[in-house]
Amino acid sequence: MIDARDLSFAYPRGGFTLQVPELQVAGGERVAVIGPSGTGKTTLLNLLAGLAVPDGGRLTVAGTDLAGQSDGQRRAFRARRIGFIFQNFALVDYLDAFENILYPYRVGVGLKLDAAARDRARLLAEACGIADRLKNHPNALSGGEQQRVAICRALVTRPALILADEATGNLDPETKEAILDLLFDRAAEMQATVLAVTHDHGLLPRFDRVIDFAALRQRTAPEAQSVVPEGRPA
Ligand SMILES: Nc1ncnc2c1ncn2[C@@H]1O[C@H](COP(=O)(O)OP(=O)(O)OP(=O)(O)O)[C@@H](O)[C@H]1O
Repeated sequence: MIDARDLSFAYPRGGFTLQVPELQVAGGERVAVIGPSGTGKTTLLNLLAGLAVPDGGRLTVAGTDLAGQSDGQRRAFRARRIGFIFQNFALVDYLDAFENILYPYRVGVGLKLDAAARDRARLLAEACGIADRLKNHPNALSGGEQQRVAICRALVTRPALILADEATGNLDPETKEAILDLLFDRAAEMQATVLAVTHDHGLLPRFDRVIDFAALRQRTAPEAQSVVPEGRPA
């Protein structure tokens, strides 16, 4: 599902460089990524989603060679194959919750907004406990409700890969467990892969595998290379 080799990326304005010698994730795996703040976990998710373009290396996600795609091809790939739960939710202020859930259909090349998609959106909202909030705009939703809208939006297109950036960070412990159950149940149904960045170590036993980001990446600065171990974790 994910095959990355010698991946490198640097922000055009800013000194941060991410290097990932190797990352492989099998179809259907549920993988957690842990690691200190500011080390590039979100940057990696952006690369995997085709939101950022690698400067070097190979990157294949869901059978698509992302390094060799145009902007338009990456947009289409993202709409069809990726469900992204953003750390800051990234909801659209002028749309209500229902329209936000269906947002991928507004922008996704080749995605058809039909009755089945609307039904899926409603059922997901029900399962997430926000069915009575669907007319509210983001500014009239709590942080936890906004997060659940973002989760519904990531699932509604039935993606092959779900990328979650602190997807349950704003939820109380009970809701967190319920939402994770839902995420995993839906992923299993769709045979989707889940890659989730989390600082919540209590959730780690729920995943098939945990990747320690410090071990995965490698800094270019020689002094950093000596303190950051190379290679993949077991
Ligand atoms: N658009 C940008 N331009 C320049 N630098 C950036 C940009 N976005 C992020 N960075 C820098 O890249 C580094 C990695 O950021 P990233 O958000 O990927 O880290 P993270 O591990 O996800 O952090 P957290 O756990 O706090 O979410 C940080 O030093 C950040 O300041």
